[in-house]
Amino acid sequence: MKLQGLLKNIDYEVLQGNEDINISNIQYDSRKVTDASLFVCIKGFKVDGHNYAKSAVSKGAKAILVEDDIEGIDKDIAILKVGDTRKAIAYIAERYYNHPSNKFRLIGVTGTNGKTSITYLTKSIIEEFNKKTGIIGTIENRIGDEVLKASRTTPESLDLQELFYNMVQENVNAVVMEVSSHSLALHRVDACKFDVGIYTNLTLDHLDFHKTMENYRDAKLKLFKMCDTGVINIDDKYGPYMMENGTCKRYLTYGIENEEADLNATQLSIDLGGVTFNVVYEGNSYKITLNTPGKFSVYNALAAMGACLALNVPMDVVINGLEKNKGIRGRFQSFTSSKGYTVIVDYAHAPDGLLNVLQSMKEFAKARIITVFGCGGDRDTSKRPIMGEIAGNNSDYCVITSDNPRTEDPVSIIDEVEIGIKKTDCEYVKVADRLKGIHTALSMAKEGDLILIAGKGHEDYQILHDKVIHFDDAEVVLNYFMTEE
Ligand SMILES: CC(=O)N[C@H]1[C@@H](OP(=O)(O)OP(=O)(O)OC[C@H]2O[C@@H](n3ccc(=O)[nH]c3=O)[C@H](O)[C@@H]2O)O[C@H](CO)[C@@H](O)[C@@H]1O[C@H](C)C(=O)N[C@@H](C)C(=O)N[C@H](CCC(=O)O)C(=O)O
Ligand SMILES: Nc1ncnc2c1ncn2[C@@H]1O[C@H](COP(=O)(O)OP(=O)(O)OP(=O)(O)O)[C@@H](O)[C@H]1O
Ligand SMILES: N[C@H](CCC[C@H](N)C(=O)O)C(=O)O
Ligand SMILES: [Mg+2]
Repeated sequence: MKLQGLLKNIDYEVLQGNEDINISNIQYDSRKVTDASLFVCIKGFKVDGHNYAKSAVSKGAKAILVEDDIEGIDKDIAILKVGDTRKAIAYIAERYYNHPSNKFRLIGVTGTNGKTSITYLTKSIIEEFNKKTGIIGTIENRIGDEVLKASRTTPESLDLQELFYNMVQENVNAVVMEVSSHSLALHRVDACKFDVGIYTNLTLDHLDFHKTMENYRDAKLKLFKMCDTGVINIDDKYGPYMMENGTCKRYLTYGIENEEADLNATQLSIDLGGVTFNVVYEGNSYKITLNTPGKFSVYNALAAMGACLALNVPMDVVINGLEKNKGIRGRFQSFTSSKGYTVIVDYAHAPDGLLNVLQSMKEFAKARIITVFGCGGDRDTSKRPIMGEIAGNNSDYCVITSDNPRTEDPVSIIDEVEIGIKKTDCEYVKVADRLKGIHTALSMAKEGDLILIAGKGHEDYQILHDKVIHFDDAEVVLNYFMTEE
Protein backbone atom coordinates (compact mmCIF):
# COMPACT_ATOMS: atom_id res chain seq x y z
CA MET A 1 0.00 0.00 0.00
CA LYS A 2 1.24 3.53 -0.88
CA LEU A 3 2.39 5.48 2.18
CA GLN A 4 1.31 8.76 0.62
CA GLY A 5 -2.31 7.58 0.36
CA LEU A 6 -2.38 6.66 4.05
CA LEU A 7 -1.28 10.16 5.02
CA LYS A 8 -4.19 11.92 3.33
CA ASN A 9 -5.61 14.69 5.59
CA ILE A 10 -2.64 14.46 7.98
CA ASP A 11 -0.25 17.40 8.35
CA TYR A 12 3.31 16.15 8.04
CA GLU A 13 6.77 17.31 7.10
CA VAL A 14 9.20 15.14 5.11
CA LEU A 15 12.53 15.13 6.99
CA GLN A 16 14.24 12.78 4.56
CA GLY A 17 13.43 10.31 1.79
CA ASN A 18 10.17 10.11 -0.08
CA GLU A 19 6.61 9.25 0.91
CA ASP A 20 5.82 7.90 -2.56
CA ILE A 21 6.72 4.34 -1.53
CA ASN A 22 4.92 1.12 -0.76
CA ILE A 23 4.75 -0.12 2.80
CA SER A 24 3.66 -3.60 3.85
CA ASN A 25 2.28 -2.90 7.33
CA ILE A 26 2.25 -0.41 10.22
CA GLN A 27 3.92 -1.02 13.60
CA TYR A 28 4.34 1.00 16.80
CA ASP A 29 6.48 -1.69 18.43
CA SER A 30 9.93 -2.19 16.88
CA ARG A 31 9.84 -5.84 17.95
CA LYS A 32 7.03 -6.47 15.49
CA VAL A 33 8.59 -4.70 12.50
CA THR A 34 8.99 -6.79 9.32
CA ASP A 35 10.15 -6.03 5.78
CA ALA A 36 8.85 -2.67 4.47
CA SER A 37 6.96 -1.69 7.66
CA LEU A 38 6.04 1.87 8.55
CA PHE A 39 7.37 2.28 12.13
CA VAL A 40 5.57 4.88 14.26
CA CYS A 41 7.60 6.30 17.16
CA ILE A 42 5.49 6.89 20.26
CA LYS A 43 6.77 8.69 23.36
CA GLY A 44 5.60 6.32 26.06
CA PHE A 45 5.25 6.45 29.81
CA LYS A 46 8.12 4.01 30.20
CA VAL A 47 10.33 4.48 27.14
CA ASP A 48 10.53 6.66 24.05
CA GLY A 49 9.73 4.85 20.80
CA HIS A 50 12.09 7.23 18.93
CA ASN A 51 14.95 5.29 20.55
CA TYR A 52 13.87 2.17 18.65
CA ALA A 53 13.87 3.72 15.17
CA LYS A 54 17.31 2.34 14.27
CA SER A 55 16.37 -1.12 15.47
CA ALA A 56 13.17 -0.91 13.38
CA VAL A 57 15.23 -0.02 10.29
CA SER A 58 17.58 -2.94 10.92
CA LYS A 59 14.51 -5.20 10.90
CA GLY A 60 13.34 -3.85 7.53
CA ALA A 61 11.29 -0.68 8.20
CA LYS A 62 11.14 1.52 5.08
CA ALA A 63 9.54 4.56 6.69
CA ILE A 64 9.53 6.15 10.15
CA LEU A 65 6.90 8.50 11.55
CA VAL A 66 8.26 10.77 14.28
CA GLU A 67 7.34 13.64 16.58
CA ASP A 68 10.99 14.59 17.25
CA ASP A 69 13.87 14.85 14.80
CA ILE A 70 16.03 11.72 14.76
CA GLU A 71 19.52 11.21 13.41
CA GLY A 72 21.68 8.47 11.99
CA ILE A 73 19.02 6.79 9.86
CA ASP A 74 19.96 5.57 6.36
CA LYS A 75 19.17 8.23 3.75
CA ASP A 76 16.92 5.96 1.66
CA ILE A 77 14.54 5.48 4.61
CA ALA A 78 11.65 7.98 4.61
CA ILE A 79 11.30 10.00 7.83
CA LEU A 80 8.08 11.96 8.26
CA LYS A 81 7.33 14.30 11.15
CA VAL A 82 3.88 14.97 12.67
CA GLY A 83 2.71 16.90 15.73
CA ASP A 84 1.36 13.85 17.57
CA THR A 85 2.24 10.31 16.52
CA ARG A 86 -0.45 8.67 18.72
CA LYS A 87 -3.07 10.76 16.93
CA ALA A 88 -1.57 10.20 13.48
CA ILE A 89 -1.37 6.41 13.84
CA ALA A 90 -5.10 6.29 14.66
CA TYR A 91 -6.00 7.97 11.35
CA ILE A 92 -3.39 6.02 9.35
CA ALA A 93 -4.64 2.71 10.76
CA GLU A 94 -8.26 3.61 10.07
CA ARG A 95 -7.37 4.29 6.43
CA TYR A 96 -5.11 1.23 6.17
CA TYR A 97 -8.00 -1.03 7.29
CA ASN A 98 -10.37 0.76 4.91
CA HIS A 99 -12.61 2.68 7.32
CA PRO A 100 -14.05 -0.39 9.08
CA SER A 101 -16.22 1.46 11.63
CA ASN A 102 -18.31 2.95 8.79
CA LYS A 103 -19.42 -0.58 7.95
CA PHE A 104 -21.29 -1.51 11.14
CA ARG A 105 -23.16 0.27 13.90
CA LEU A 106 -20.72 1.28 16.64
CA ILE A 107 -21.75 1.90 20.24
CA GLY A 108 -19.12 3.25 22.66
CA VAL A 109 -19.60 3.11 26.43
CA THR A 110 -17.68 5.38 28.78
CA GLY A 111 -17.80 6.17 32.51
CA THR A 112 -16.09 4.95 35.68
CA ASN A 113 -18.40 2.00 36.38
CA GLY A 114 -20.81 -0.12 34.37
CA LYS A 115 -19.07 -0.21 30.98
CA THR A 116 -18.49 -3.96 30.82
CA SER A 117 -21.94 -4.73 32.22
CA ILE A 118 -23.63 -2.46 29.67
CA THR A 119 -21.76 -3.98 26.72
CA TYR A 120 -23.10 -7.45 27.59
CA LEU A 121 -26.66 -6.20 28.16
CA THR A 122 -26.50 -4.41 24.80
CA LYS A 123 -25.15 -7.51 23.11
CA SER A 124 -28.10 -9.55 24.51
CA ILE A 125 -30.53 -7.07 22.98
CA ILE A 126 -28.82 -6.84 19.60
CA GLU A 127 -28.60 -10.62 19.35
CA GLU A 128 -32.29 -10.83 20.22
CA PHE A 129 -32.72 -8.63 17.14
CA ASN A 130 -30.87 -11.37 15.18
CA LYS A 131 -27.86 -9.23 14.37
CA LYS A 132 -24.27 -10.43 14.66
CA THR A 133 -22.47 -8.54 17.42
CA GLY A 134 -18.88 -7.68 18.27
CA ILE A 135 -17.73 -6.89 21.80
CA ILE A 136 -14.57 -5.05 22.83
CA GLY A 137 -13.78 -4.71 26.52
CA THR A 138 -12.18 -5.68 29.79
CA ILE A 139 -13.13 -9.36 29.98
CA GLU A 140 -12.57 -10.33 26.35
CA ASN A 141 -13.18 -9.32 22.75
CA ARG A 142 -15.82 -11.21 20.78
CA ILE A 143 -16.70 -11.58 17.13
CA GLY A 144 -20.10 -13.25 17.28
CA ASP A 145 -19.44 -16.42 19.31
CA GLU A 146 -15.68 -16.35 18.74
CA VAL A 147 -13.84 -15.25 21.88
CA LEU A 148 -10.52 -13.40 21.59
CA LYS A 149 -8.23 -12.52 24.48
CA ALA A 150 -8.21 -8.85 25.54
CA SER A 151 -5.21 -7.27 27.24
CA ARG A 152 -6.54 -3.69 27.49
CA THR A 153 -10.12 -2.51 28.08
CA THR A 154 -9.74 -0.45 24.89
CA PRO A 155 -6.97 -1.56 22.50
CA GLU A 156 -4.34 0.70 20.91
CA SER A 157 -5.70 2.36 17.74
CA LEU A 158 -3.79 0.11 15.34
CA ASP A 159 -4.97 -3.06 17.09
CA LEU A 160 -8.49 -1.67 17.39
CA GLN A 161 -8.77 -0.91 13.67
CA GLU A 162 -7.44 -4.38 12.83
CA LEU A 163 -10.03 -5.93 15.15
CA PHE A 164 -12.76 -3.84 13.48
CA TYR A 165 -11.49 -4.99 10.09
CA ASN A 166 -11.75 -8.64 11.19
CA MET A 167 -15.26 -7.95 12.44
CA VAL A 168 -16.21 -6.57 9.03
CA GLN A 169 -14.79 -9.73 7.38
CA GLU A 170 -17.04 -11.78 9.70
CA ASN A 171 -20.12 -9.72 8.74
CA VAL A 172 -20.69 -8.23 12.16
CA ASN A 173 -23.66 -5.80 12.15
CA ALA A 174 -23.04 -3.98 15.41
CA VAL A 175 -20.08 -3.50 17.74
CA VAL A 176 -20.41 -2.47 21.34
CA MET A 177 -17.18 -1.39 22.97
CA GLU A 178 -15.88 -0.01 26.23
CA VAL A 179 -14.15 3.31 25.73
CA SER A 180 -11.81 3.85 28.69
CA SER A 181 -10.74 7.34 29.69
CA HIS A 182 -7.14 6.28 28.99
CA SER A 183 -8.09 5.40 25.43
CA LEU A 184 -9.76 8.77 24.90
CA ALA A 185 -6.82 10.69 26.35
CA LEU A 186 -4.29 8.63 24.37
CA HIS A 187 -6.10 8.88 20.99
CA ARG A 188 -6.81 5.14 20.77
CA VAL A 189 -10.34 5.71 19.44
CA ASP A 190 -9.64 8.78 17.28
CA ALA A 191 -10.97 8.26 13.73
CA CYS A 192 -13.68 5.84 14.88
CA LYS A 193 -17.18 6.58 13.63
CA PHE A 194 -19.49 6.13 16.63
CA ASP A 195 -23.24 5.95 16.08
CA VAL A 196 -24.01 6.01 19.79
CA GLY A 197 -22.02 7.03 22.88
CA ILE A 198 -23.18 6.03 26.37
CA TYR A 199 -22.19 7.95 29.50
CA THR A 200 -22.59 6.06 32.79
CA ASN A 201 -21.04 8.00 35.68
CA LEU A 202 -17.85 9.63 36.86
CA THR A 203 -16.45 8.93 40.30
CA LEU A 204 -13.04 8.72 41.90
CA ASP A 205 -10.56 6.48 40.06
CA HIS A 206 -7.50 6.72 37.82
CA LEU A 207 -6.19 10.00 39.24
CA ASP A 208 -2.71 8.47 39.01
CA PHE A 209 -3.15 8.97 35.26
CA HIS A 210 -5.51 11.96 34.87
CA LYS A 211 -4.29 13.90 37.98
CA THR A 212 -7.57 15.86 38.38
CA MET A 213 -11.27 15.01 38.14
CA GLU A 214 -11.59 17.82 35.55
CA ASN A 215 -9.08 16.11 33.24
CA TYR A 216 -10.80 12.77 33.83
CA ARG A 217 -14.20 14.34 33.02
CA ASP A 218 -12.88 16.02 29.87
CA ALA A 219 -11.33 12.78 28.63
CA LYS A 220 -14.80 11.21 28.85
CA LEU A 221 -16.33 14.23 27.13
CA LYS A 222 -14.30 13.51 23.99
CA LEU A 223 -16.63 10.59 23.17
CA PHE A 224 -19.59 12.98 22.99
CA LYS A 225 -17.76 15.02 20.37
CA MET A 226 -17.45 11.92 18.21
CA CYS A 227 -20.90 10.29 18.10
CA ASP A 228 -24.32 10.98 16.56
CA THR A 229 -26.46 10.11 19.58
CA GLY A 230 -25.45 10.54 23.20
CA VAL A 231 -27.20 8.33 25.77
CA ILE A 232 -26.66 10.11 29.06
CA ASN A 233 -27.26 9.26 32.72
CA ILE A 234 -28.74 12.52 33.98
CA ASP A 235 -28.86 11.35 37.59
CA ASP A 236 -25.08 11.63 37.52
CA LYS A 237 -23.51 14.95 38.50
CA TYR A 238 -21.55 15.20 35.23
CA GLY A 239 -24.33 13.97 32.88
CA PRO A 240 -25.57 17.49 32.03
CA TYR A 241 -21.95 18.61 31.43
CA MET A 242 -21.55 15.95 28.72
CA MET A 243 -24.71 17.24 27.00
CA GLU A 244 -23.82 20.92 27.31
CA ASN A 245 -20.31 20.44 25.98
CA GLY A 246 -20.74 17.52 23.61
CA THR A 247 -21.66 17.93 19.95
CA CYS A 248 -24.02 14.97 19.40
CA LYS A 249 -26.92 15.50 16.97
CA ARG A 250 -29.31 14.26 19.64
CA TYR A 251 -29.40 13.07 23.22
CA LEU A 252 -31.46 10.43 24.95
CA THR A 253 -31.35 10.68 28.72
CA TYR A 254 -31.90 8.05 31.39
CA GLY A 255 -32.29 8.14 35.14
CA ILE A 256 -34.09 6.87 38.22
CA GLU A 257 -34.15 9.97 40.42
CA ASN A 258 -34.72 12.51 37.65
CA GLU A 259 -38.25 12.09 36.32
CA GLU A 260 -37.42 14.31 33.33
CA ALA A 261 -35.25 11.54 31.89
CA ASP A 262 -36.41 10.15 28.51
CA LEU A 263 -36.07 6.67 30.03
CA ASN A 264 -37.16 6.85 33.66
CA ALA A 265 -37.13 3.78 35.90
CA THR A 266 -39.51 3.58 38.84
CA GLN A 267 -40.80 1.04 41.40
CA LEU A 268 -37.59 -0.95 41.83
CA SER A 269 -37.91 -4.24 43.67
CA ILE A 270 -34.56 -5.87 44.45
CA ASP A 271 -33.65 -9.34 45.75
CA LEU A 272 -30.68 -11.68 45.43
CA GLY A 273 -32.02 -13.13 42.18
CA GLY A 274 -32.41 -9.81 40.40
CA VAL A 275 -34.46 -6.65 40.15
CA THR A 276 -37.88 -5.81 38.75
CA PHE A 277 -38.77 -2.25 37.76
CA ASN A 278 -40.98 -0.16 35.51
CA VAL A 279 -39.60 2.08 32.85
CA VAL A 280 -41.48 5.00 31.36
CA TYR A 281 -40.61 5.91 27.77
CA GLU A 282 -42.57 8.23 25.48
CA GLY A 283 -45.57 8.14 27.83
CA ASN A 284 -45.78 4.32 28.02
CA SER A 285 -44.77 2.15 30.96
CA TYR A 286 -42.99 -1.20 30.60
CA LYS A 287 -42.22 -3.81 33.30
CA ILE A 288 -38.75 -5.39 33.18
CA THR A 289 -37.05 -8.11 35.25
CA LEU A 290 -33.26 -8.38 35.24
CA ASN A 291 -31.24 -11.35 36.45
CA THR A 292 -28.70 -9.16 38.27
CA PRO A 293 -29.71 -7.33 41.43
CA GLY A 294 -28.92 -3.78 42.46
CA LYS A 295 -30.01 -0.29 41.61
CA PHE A 296 -26.85 0.03 39.51
CA SER A 297 -28.09 -2.85 37.32
CA VAL A 298 -31.15 -0.76 36.53
CA TYR A 299 -28.91 2.11 35.40
CA ASN A 300 -26.96 -0.30 33.20
CA ALA A 301 -30.15 -1.69 31.68
CA LEU A 302 -31.47 1.83 30.96
CA ALA A 303 -28.21 2.69 29.20
CA ALA A 304 -28.35 -0.44 27.02
CA MET A 305 -32.02 0.25 26.26
CA GLY A 306 -31.27 3.83 25.25
CA ALA A 307 -28.53 2.77 22.83
CA CYS A 308 -30.69 0.11 21.20
CA LEU A 309 -33.76 2.35 20.94
CA ALA A 310 -31.53 4.97 19.29
CA LEU A 311 -30.65 2.31 16.71
CA ASN A 312 -34.37 1.64 16.15
CA VAL A 313 -34.57 -1.74 17.87
CA PRO A 314 -38.26 -2.25 18.81
CA MET A 315 -39.13 -2.03 22.52
CA ASP A 316 -40.40 -5.63 22.79
CA VAL A 317 -37.07 -6.91 21.42
CA VAL A 318 -35.19 -4.62 23.82
CA ILE A 319 -37.09 -6.01 26.82
CA ASN A 320 -36.73 -9.66 25.74
CA GLY A 321 -33.00 -9.15 25.18
CA LEU A 322 -32.49 -7.64 28.63
CA GLU A 323 -34.52 -10.34 30.36
CA LYS A 324 -32.60 -13.14 28.64
CA ASN A 325 -29.24 -11.89 29.93
CA LYS A 326 -28.21 -14.40 32.59
CA GLY A 327 -25.72 -12.14 34.31
CA ILE A 328 -22.08 -11.36 33.66
CA ARG A 329 -18.98 -13.20 34.88
CA GLY A 330 -17.59 -11.59 38.03
CA ARG A 331 -20.31 -8.94 38.18
CA PHE A 332 -22.49 -9.60 41.27
CA GLN A 333 -22.07 -13.33 40.62
CA SER A 334 -23.58 -15.30 43.51
CA PHE A 335 -22.82 -18.77 44.90
CA THR A 336 -24.85 -20.32 47.71
CA SER A 337 -23.19 -22.80 50.07
CA SER A 338 -24.96 -25.93 51.34
CA LYS A 339 -24.55 -24.29 54.76
CA GLY A 340 -26.99 -21.58 53.70
CA TYR A 341 -24.74 -18.57 53.29
CA THR A 342 -24.18 -16.77 49.97
CA VAL A 343 -20.98 -15.48 48.41
CA ILE A 344 -20.98 -12.65 45.88
CA VAL A 345 -17.97 -12.24 43.60
CA ASP A 346 -17.87 -8.74 42.17
CA TYR A 347 -15.44 -6.51 40.26
CA ALA A 348 -15.98 -3.41 42.43
CA HIS A 349 -12.46 -1.95 42.57
CA ALA A 350 -13.20 1.76 43.13
CA PRO A 351 -15.12 3.57 45.90
CA ASP A 352 -18.40 4.12 44.05
CA GLY A 353 -18.60 0.54 42.76
CA LEU A 354 -17.94 -0.86 46.25
CA LEU A 355 -20.55 1.41 47.81
CA ASN A 356 -23.15 0.46 45.20
CA VAL A 357 -22.62 -3.25 45.62
CA LEU A 358 -22.75 -3.09 49.41
CA GLN A 359 -25.86 -0.90 49.35
CA SER A 360 -27.55 -3.36 47.01
CA MET A 361 -26.63 -6.25 49.30
CA LYS A 362 -28.12 -4.41 52.26
CA GLU A 363 -31.47 -4.33 50.43
CA PHE A 364 -31.87 -8.08 50.91
CA ALA A 365 -29.37 -9.01 53.66
CA LYS A 366 -30.97 -11.13 56.38
CA ALA A 367 -27.84 -11.64 58.50
CA ARG A 368 -24.25 -10.34 58.45
CA ILE A 369 -22.38 -8.81 55.52
CA ILE A 370 -18.72 -9.88 55.50
CA THR A 371 -16.49 -8.11 52.96
CA VAL A 372 -13.19 -9.37 51.57
CA PHE A 373 -11.36 -6.75 49.51
CA GLY A 374 -8.12 -4.90 48.81
CA CYS A 375 -6.80 -2.32 46.35
CA GLY A 376 -4.62 -2.71 43.28
CA GLY A 377 -0.98 -1.65 43.38
CA ASP A 378 0.53 0.90 40.92
CA ARG A 379 -2.90 2.52 40.64
CA ASP A 380 -4.62 5.56 42.18
CA THR A 381 -3.61 5.48 45.87
CA SER A 382 -6.20 8.05 47.00
CA LYS A 383 -8.99 5.50 46.75
CA ARG A 384 -7.47 3.13 49.34
CA PRO A 385 -8.59 4.75 52.65
CA ILE A 386 -11.90 5.76 51.04
CA MET A 387 -12.65 2.17 50.11
CA GLY A 388 -11.64 1.12 53.61
CA GLU A 389 -14.16 3.52 55.11
CA ILE A 390 -16.94 2.48 52.72
CA ALA A 391 -16.37 -1.21 53.44
CA GLY A 392 -16.28 -0.53 57.20
CA ASN A 393 -19.45 1.56 57.17
CA ASN A 394 -21.43 -0.98 55.17
CA SER A 395 -20.22 -4.35 56.50
CA ASP A 396 -20.45 -6.26 59.77
CA TYR A 397 -16.94 -7.63 59.36
CA CYS A 398 -14.12 -7.08 56.86
CA VAL A 399 -11.08 -8.98 55.70
CA ILE A 400 -8.60 -6.59 54.10
CA THR A 401 -6.50 -8.56 51.69
CA SER A 402 -4.47 -8.15 48.48
CA ASP A 403 -5.92 -7.33 45.08
CA ASN A 404 -3.19 -7.17 42.40
CA PRO A 405 -0.30 -5.63 44.38
CA ARG A 406 1.79 -5.36 41.18
CA THR A 407 5.19 -3.84 42.08
CA GLU A 408 4.05 -2.49 45.48
CA ASP A 409 4.45 -4.06 48.92
CA PRO A 410 1.08 -5.78 49.64
CA VAL A 411 1.26 -5.00 53.35
CA SER A 412 1.70 -1.24 52.78
CA ILE A 413 -1.34 -1.17 50.47
CA ILE A 414 -3.38 -2.93 53.16
CA ASP A 415 -2.12 -0.43 55.76
CA GLU A 416 -3.39 2.45 53.58
CA VAL A 417 -6.81 0.79 53.33
CA GLU A 418 -6.78 0.31 57.10
CA ILE A 419 -6.54 4.08 57.69
CA GLY A 420 -10.10 4.36 56.34
CA ILE A 421 -11.59 1.35 58.07
CA LYS A 422 -10.22 2.58 61.41
CA LYS A 423 -12.57 5.57 61.14
CA THR A 424 -15.51 3.15 61.43
CA ASP A 425 -16.44 0.75 64.22
CA CYS A 426 -16.35 -2.29 61.95
CA GLU A 427 -14.29 -5.25 63.15
CA TYR A 428 -11.69 -6.41 60.67
CA VAL A 429 -8.65 -8.53 60.10
CA LYS A 430 -5.70 -8.05 57.71
CA VAL A 431 -4.66 -11.12 55.70
CA ALA A 432 -2.23 -10.33 52.86
CA ASP A 433 -2.59 -13.73 51.16
CA ARG A 434 -5.86 -13.50 49.17
CA LEU A 435 -6.51 -17.25 49.35
CA LYS A 436 -6.19 -17.22 53.14
CA GLY A 437 -8.22 -14.00 53.28
CA ILE A 438 -11.13 -15.59 51.42
CA HIS A 439 -10.87 -18.76 53.54
CA THR A 440 -10.95 -16.63 56.70
CA ALA A 441 -14.26 -15.09 55.64
CA LEU A 442 -15.80 -18.36 54.46
CA SER A 443 -14.83 -20.22 57.61
CA MET A 444 -16.69 -17.73 59.80
CA ALA A 445 -19.83 -17.64 57.61
CA LYS A 446 -23.13 -18.78 59.11
CA GLU A 447 -26.54 -19.44 57.59
CA GLY A 448 -28.02 -16.29 56.02
CA ASP A 449 -24.71 -14.37 55.88
CA LEU A 450 -23.67 -12.59 52.69
CA ILE A 451 -19.96 -12.63 51.87
CA LEU A 452 -18.75 -10.09 49.32
CA ILE A 453 -15.44 -10.86 47.58
CA ALA A 454 -14.70 -7.63 45.74
CA GLY A 455 -12.12 -6.26 43.32
CA LYS A 456 -11.18 -9.01 40.91
CA GLY A 457 -14.47 -10.27 39.45
CA HIS A 458 -13.70 -12.22 36.26
CA GLU A 459 -9.90 -12.03 36.65
CA ASP A 460 -8.24 -15.45 36.67
CA TYR A 461 -4.84 -14.18 37.74
CA GLN A 462 -3.07 -12.21 40.44
CA ILE A 463 -0.13 -9.89 39.74
CA LEU A 464 2.50 -10.15 42.49
CA HIS A 465 5.60 -8.12 41.60
CA ASP A 466 6.71 -9.47 38.22
CA LYS A 467 4.93 -12.79 38.75
CA VAL A 468 1.45 -13.52 37.41
CA ILE A 469 -0.15 -16.47 39.19
CA HIS A 470 -3.43 -18.22 38.47
CA PHE A 471 -6.06 -16.96 40.88
CA ASP A 472 -9.81 -17.02 40.44
CA ASP A 473 -12.10 -15.86 43.27
CA ALA A 474 -15.07 -17.93 42.05
CA GLU A 475 -12.92 -21.06 41.77
CA VAL A 476 -11.60 -20.55 45.31
CA VAL A 477 -15.17 -20.31 46.60
CA LEU A 478 -16.39 -23.41 44.76
CA ASN A 479 -13.36 -25.43 45.92
CA TYR A 480 -14.06 -24.34 49.50
CA PHE A 481 -17.72 -25.38 49.18
CA MET A 482 -16.53 -28.90 48.26
CA THR A 483 -14.67 -29.18 51.57
CA GLU A 484 -17.90 -28.30 53.41
CA GLU A 485 -19.94 -31.19 51.98
C1 LIG B 1 -0.72 4.44 30.49
C2 LIG B 1 -0.94 3.50 29.36
O1 LIG B 1 -2.05 3.25 28.95
N1 LIG B 1 0.15 2.94 28.86
C3 LIG B 1 0.08 2.06 27.69
C4 LIG B 1 1.06 2.57 26.68
O2 LIG B 1 2.31 2.49 27.27
P1 LIG B 1 3.35 3.54 26.90
O3 LIG B 1 2.83 4.51 25.92
O4 LIG B 1 3.86 4.07 28.18
O5 LIG B 1 4.44 2.64 26.15
P2 LIG B 1 5.95 2.37 26.52
O6 LIG B 1 6.02 0.99 27.06
O7 LIG B 1 6.54 3.50 27.27
O8 LIG B 1 6.61 2.36 25.04
C5 LIG B 1 6.60 3.50 24.18
C6 LIG B 1 6.65 3.04 22.77
O9 LIG B 1 7.89 2.35 22.53
C7 LIG B 1 7.61 1.16 21.85
N2 LIG B 1 8.69 0.20 22.08
C8 LIG B 1 9.02 -0.23 23.32
C9 LIG B 1 10.01 -1.18 23.51
C10 LIG B 1 10.69 -1.70 22.40
O10 LIG B 1 11.58 -2.56 22.47
N3 LIG B 1 10.34 -1.23 21.16
C11 LIG B 1 9.38 -0.31 20.98
O11 LIG B 1 9.10 0.07 19.84
C12 LIG B 1 6.27 0.72 22.42
O12 LIG B 1 5.64 -0.23 21.56
C13 LIG B 1 5.53 2.05 22.45
O13 LIG B 1 4.97 2.35 21.21
O14 LIG B 1 1.11 1.76 25.54
C14 LIG B 1 1.48 0.40 25.85
C15 LIG B 1 1.55 -0.33 24.53
O15 LIG B 1 0.33 -0.33 23.89
C16 LIG B 1 0.44 -0.19 26.79
O16 LIG B 1 0.76 -1.53 27.10
C17 LIG B 1 0.40 0.63 28.06
O17 LIG B 1 -0.62 0.15 28.90
C18 LIG B 1 -0.24 0.04 30.28
C19 LIG B 1 0.52 -1.27 30.50
C20 LIG B 1 -1.47 0.08 31.18
O18 LIG B 1 -1.46 -0.47 32.27
N4 LIG B 1 -2.54 0.72 30.79
C21 LIG B 1 -3.76 0.83 31.62
C22 LIG B 1 -3.64 1.91 32.68
C23 LIG B 1 -4.92 1.15 30.70
O19 LIG B 1 -4.78 1.58 29.57
N5 LIG B 1 -6.13 0.93 31.25
C24 LIG B 1 -7.35 1.23 30.54
C25 LIG B 1 -8.57 0.82 31.38
C26 LIG B 1 -8.76 1.70 32.53
C27 LIG B 1 -10.16 1.54 33.11
O20 LIG B 1 -11.06 2.27 32.70
O21 LIG B 1 -10.35 0.73 34.01
C28 LIG B 1 -7.51 0.37 29.30
O22 LIG B 1 -8.14 0.85 28.33
O23 LIG B 1 -7.11 -0.80 29.36
N1 LIG C 1 -23.81 1.64 36.78
C1 LIG C 1 -23.01 1.38 37.80
N2 LIG C 1 -22.78 2.30 38.75
C2 LIG C 1 -21.97 2.06 39.79
N3 LIG C 1 -21.33 0.89 40.00
C3 LIG C 1 -21.50 -0.07 39.08
C4 LIG C 1 -22.34 0.12 37.93
N4 LIG C 1 -22.31 -1.01 37.22
C5 LIG C 1 -21.48 -1.85 37.84
N5 LIG C 1 -21.00 -1.31 38.98
C6 LIG C 1 -20.02 -1.86 39.94
O1 LIG C 1 -18.74 -1.66 39.34
C7 LIG C 1 -18.09 -2.92 39.09
C8 LIG C 1 -17.46 -2.87 37.72
O2 LIG C 1 -18.49 -2.92 36.75
P1 LIG C 1 -18.12 -3.03 35.22
O3 LIG C 1 -17.08 -4.05 35.05
O4 LIG C 1 -19.37 -3.14 34.44
O5 LIG C 1 -17.48 -1.56 35.05
P2 LIG C 1 -16.39 -1.03 34.05
O6 LIG C 1 -16.77 0.40 33.84
O7 LIG C 1 -16.33 -1.88 32.86
O8 LIG C 1 -15.02 -1.13 34.86
P3 LIG C 1 -13.51 -1.07 34.24
O9 LIG C 1 -13.22 0.37 34.05
O10 LIG C 1 -12.64 -1.64 35.28
O11 LIG C 1 -13.49 -1.86 32.98
C9 LIG C 1 -19.18 -3.96 39.19
O12 LIG C 1 -18.65 -5.19 39.58
C10 LIG C 1 -20.12 -3.34 40.20
O13 LIG C 1 -19.59 -3.53 41.48
N1 LIG D 1 -9.16 -1.38 34.71
C1 LIG D 1 -8.82 -1.26 36.09
C2 LIG D 1 -9.06 -2.56 36.72
C3 LIG D 1 -8.65 -2.70 38.17
C4 LIG D 1 -8.91 -4.07 38.71
C5 LIG D 1 -8.29 -4.36 40.02
N2 LIG D 1 -8.40 -5.77 40.24
C6 LIG D 1 -6.83 -3.93 40.04
O1 LIG D 1 -6.01 -4.72 39.60
O2 LIG D 1 -6.54 -2.82 40.52
C7 LIG D 1 -7.37 -0.78 36.20
O3 LIG D 1 -6.54 -1.29 35.46
O4 LIG D 1 -7.13 0.12 36.99
MG1 LIG E 1 -14.74 -2.78 31.95
